[in-house]
Amino acid sequence: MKIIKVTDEQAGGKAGFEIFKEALENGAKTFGLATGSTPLTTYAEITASDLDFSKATSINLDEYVNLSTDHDQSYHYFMNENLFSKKPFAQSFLPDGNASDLAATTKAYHEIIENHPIDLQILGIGQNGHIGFNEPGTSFTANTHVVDLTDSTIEANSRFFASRDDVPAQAISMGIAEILQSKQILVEAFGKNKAQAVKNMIEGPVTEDVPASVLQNHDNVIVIIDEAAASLLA
Ligand SMILES: N[C@@H]1[C@@H](O)[C@H](O)[C@@H](COP(=O)(O)O)O[C@@H]1O
Repeated sequence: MKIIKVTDEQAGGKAGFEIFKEALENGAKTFGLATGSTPLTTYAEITASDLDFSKATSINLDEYVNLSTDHDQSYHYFMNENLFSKKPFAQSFLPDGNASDLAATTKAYHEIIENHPIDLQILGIGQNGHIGFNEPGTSFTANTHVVDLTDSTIEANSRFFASRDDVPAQAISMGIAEILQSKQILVEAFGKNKAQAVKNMIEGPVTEDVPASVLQNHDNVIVIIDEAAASLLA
């Protein structure tokens, strides 16, 4: 793993932007995208730039189950608001959390990923070490699947909803096997509440108890962290 330490989230956004720019210049066609607060500074740098994604494909990591795509906490809404409305891609895929047949939709999503190999995947990390919505205990061989969210993730994400009860209990997530197929992976983490997860990801044993630790097995991972998120590293 290549570790880039930055002073803060703003600097992290600029560093993340450079990775996207370089990938695009090197011919990347498919970008794996993430939601959450972490990639926002990178997306802001991208939208303010003249980078052109109009011939590129995007594939998002995850989406809640049973949340309308126009709900302001749906990941469809998030991506449109923070990136696609300002920086359109030729085509953008997100899991359909409102599909009547979730098994069929996860299978179809796997095929989309197979047909559009991801050149650069951006990831945030959950406080419990989850990536996408792959919670601790998820098999490293999993493809796109339906996830029961853990209490800690529901709690962490409840800050964005009117109440804890409004947070969906399930999500569809790209699987760890698919994430690992990306040619390059960029992980960003900012703030003290990510410090333990960052330490476990980089220095801990590779274990399904810490999904992000599997990234130690990938040969092209860049980690951008601020001082607070790096504070527990040896
Ligand atoms: N599914 C998302 C993840 O993709 C994200 O990385 C994580 C951290 O979110 P944040 O960046 O807001 O800290 O939370 C959510 O559960």
